[in-house]
Amino acid sequence: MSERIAIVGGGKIGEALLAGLIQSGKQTKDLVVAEKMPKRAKEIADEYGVLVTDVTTAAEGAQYVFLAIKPDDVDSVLRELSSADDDAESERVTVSLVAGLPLSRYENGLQAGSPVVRVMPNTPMLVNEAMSAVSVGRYVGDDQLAAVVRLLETVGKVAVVPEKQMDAVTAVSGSGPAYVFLMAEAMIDAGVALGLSRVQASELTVQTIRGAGLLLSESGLSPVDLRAAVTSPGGTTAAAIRQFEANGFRHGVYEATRACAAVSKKAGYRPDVEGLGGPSSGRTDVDAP
Ligand SMILES: NC(=O)C1=CN([C@@H]2O[C@H](COP(=O)(O)OP(=O)(O)OC[C@H]3O[C@@H](n4cnc5c(N)ncnc54)[C@H](O)[C@@H]3O)[C@@H](O)[C@H]2O)C=CC1
Ligand SMILES: O=C(O)[C@@H]1CCC=N1
Repeated sequence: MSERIAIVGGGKIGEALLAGLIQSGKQTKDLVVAEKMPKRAKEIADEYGVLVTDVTTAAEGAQYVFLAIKPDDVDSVLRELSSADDDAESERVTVSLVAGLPLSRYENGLQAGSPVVRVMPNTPMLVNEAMSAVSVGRYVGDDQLAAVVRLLETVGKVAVVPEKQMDAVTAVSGSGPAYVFLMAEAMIDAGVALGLSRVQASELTVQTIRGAGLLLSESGLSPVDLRAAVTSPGGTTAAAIRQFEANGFRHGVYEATRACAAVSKKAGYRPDVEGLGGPSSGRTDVDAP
């Protein structure tokens, strides 16, 4: 029997999941999206040919309800899911992709005994290369966990972790793609400063990051060994690495991941967390997602 999957929230991560599931062979008739912004709902329906509707209708008859909404929208969606209550709720698995909110928040908000799985995915899901970490709620059966892992494996890799590691996971793999894209931006700008055209610098950078990622993933060698293999004694790379270290690259990565984990620990995105670059800090170079 085919499984019906509902995705609540057709934003960036909801779309990444939808696109990944379709690419991996899920039929559009078994997928439904709830999206409250009419313009966005139309875009998703037009692009993917799936039904886009409200939360209650989407959840009806779904075996899995993925929540791809912001933390602030979770309580109202849980209320909708509970008030749309049918006997199916205790069978239906709620899979949260939301940063920062604990499993207990969903377990308390849904009908008693509802199975909940907490996931921290990342946007490479869009190309079936996600890294998803999964923590399991109290009422999830082995078969239900296996089914959620199987679904997520169609769009990338999956690791099951204790919930207490979720903030660290968010800081490494959840937000991690943004760090790599920032590195790409910086390399492209540096190439332009050295006289390359932006198109050339982009092509060189993108293929370098892609090749380095594949080498890291497939060679079985550590980052230390792979870096050493590029670094000839007294050569060009050694000069570059010395400058990275002198300019606090490693420390910057550590502090950035710590800040990320701190926001996750404070239960989700808060634009005004002191000193973390939200709009209230006056910085304009940090995008609120
Ligand atoms: N963007 C990313 O790289 C990642 C995001 N996440 C988590 O995924 C969640 C969603 O993030 P994004 O996709 O980036 O946000 P987003 O803002 O792009 O998408 C959220 C969507 O949910 C819709 N929505 C809100 N309330 C709704 C409701 N009641 N019914 C139907 N639709 C509703 C909004 O209209 C919006 O389109 C967040 O909790 C975030 O922590 C997790 C891992 C990675
Ligand atoms: O920035 C955020 O809050 C979300 C969670 C992980 C990646 N993006």
